[in-house]
Amino acid sequence: MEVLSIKNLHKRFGKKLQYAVHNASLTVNKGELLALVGESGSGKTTLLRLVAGFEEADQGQISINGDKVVDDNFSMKPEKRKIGMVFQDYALFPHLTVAENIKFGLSKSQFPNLNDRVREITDMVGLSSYENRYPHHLSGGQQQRVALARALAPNPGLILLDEPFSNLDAVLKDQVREEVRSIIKKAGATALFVTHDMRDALSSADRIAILKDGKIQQVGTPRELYETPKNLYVASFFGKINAMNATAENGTYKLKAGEIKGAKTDKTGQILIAIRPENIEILTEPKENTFPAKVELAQYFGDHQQVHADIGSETHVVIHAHEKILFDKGDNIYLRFNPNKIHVLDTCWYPGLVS
Ligand SMILES: Nc1ncnc2c1ncn2[C@@H]1O[C@H](COP(=O)(O)OP(=O)(O)OP(=O)(O)O)[C@@H](O)[C@H]1O
Repeated sequence: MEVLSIKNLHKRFGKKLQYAVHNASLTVNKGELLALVGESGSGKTTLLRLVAGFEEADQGQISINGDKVVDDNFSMKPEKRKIGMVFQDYALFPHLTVAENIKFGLSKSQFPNLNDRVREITDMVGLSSYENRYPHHLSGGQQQRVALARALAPNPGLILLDEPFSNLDAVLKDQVREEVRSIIKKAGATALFVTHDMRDALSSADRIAILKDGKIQQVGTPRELYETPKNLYVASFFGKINAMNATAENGTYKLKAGEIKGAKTDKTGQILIAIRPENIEILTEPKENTFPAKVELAQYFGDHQQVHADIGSETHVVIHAHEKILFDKGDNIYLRFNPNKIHVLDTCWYPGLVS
C-alpha cells in the first residue's frame, strides 16, 4: 500500500531558470524506508521540504495515506499532514527532559494517558532509564533516538528525516544507522530520509531514489542500483566504475582496444558500457578473451590492491585486485572483463568518468 505518492512535482525558486525539483514522481510503500540521495544541490532537501509542506510546489501532486496534501492550487498546512519530522540538528528543547520532549507534540484526544504513551515509546527506543535527563546530558546517538521517539510518538503516517546521520562521528554512525532502521521497523513506520552519503543509504534504506539537477534518475533497492545502474551518474555514486564507448554485436562488445566476448545481451550498435573495478581480473599470462595491459599505478590497500592500467587506444581502467601477487608500475599484465558484470548505460555525462 502506498503511504506517500508524489506525481510530476515541480519547484523553482524565484526567477531561477533551473528547477530545484523537476517533474519528480515517487512512491513510498507502507513500512518502507526510502533514501533520497544525490550530490549537493541536486534537490533532495527541497523535495523533502515539499512533502513536509515547508515549501510550496509550483505544479504536481502529493498524497499521504490517500489524502491529497498538494494539488494544483491547494497546499495543506504542514501541521495537518500527519507527518513526523526529525531535523538534522535534532531540534530538541534544551530546557525539557527526554519525557517532556516526547510528550510535547502528543494530544490527550489521541492518547488519553500521555505518560503511558511516553513510557511505551521511550521503551521502544531503548531510553526508558533516561526519561528524566536533559538533552545536553545525552550522547549524540541518544539525542538522535529522542528526536526519533518524539517524531514517532503521535503515530504519524510518515516520518521525514533530514540528514539524520550527518552530526555523528564515523564510529557512532554505523551503530546509529542500524538503531534508527530497527526502531522505524519496530514501530511499523514509513520513512523518507535525505542523505548525501551513499553509505547511509546503502546500509539503512529499503529503496533509494537518486537525484541530479532536481530530476529523479533511478529508484531501486541498494542492490538494483549498484548492480544495474541506468546511467553513469547513478553508477558513479556507488564508487569507482570504468566507463567506455563500445559497439555491441551478437554478444560482443567491441572497444577501441579490443573485444569482450560472451555477454548475455541483445544490445546492438553504439553504447556506453561500464564495469566495476572488482569485476576485472588480472592475469599474468595471455588467455582467451583477455586484453594486454600495462600497470600505470599500483596502490596497496590491505584487503585489495588498486591497479590503474593502460589497455591501449587511450583507454585506462582501474582494477581492484585480490590476487596474492602484488603488481608494480610498468608490469605487463592481461585483463579479463567479466562480460556478465558489464552495465549498458544511458549516455549521461558525469565528471567521475574513469577512462
Ligand atoms: N530557499 C531557496 N532559495 C533559492 N534557491 C534555493 C533555495 N533552496 C534551495 N535552492 C536551490 O535549489 C537547488 C536544490 O537545492 P537543495 O538544497 O534542495 O539541494 P540538496 O540536494 O539538498 O543539496 P545539499 O546536499 O547541499 O543540501 C539548488 O540549486 C539550491 O541552490
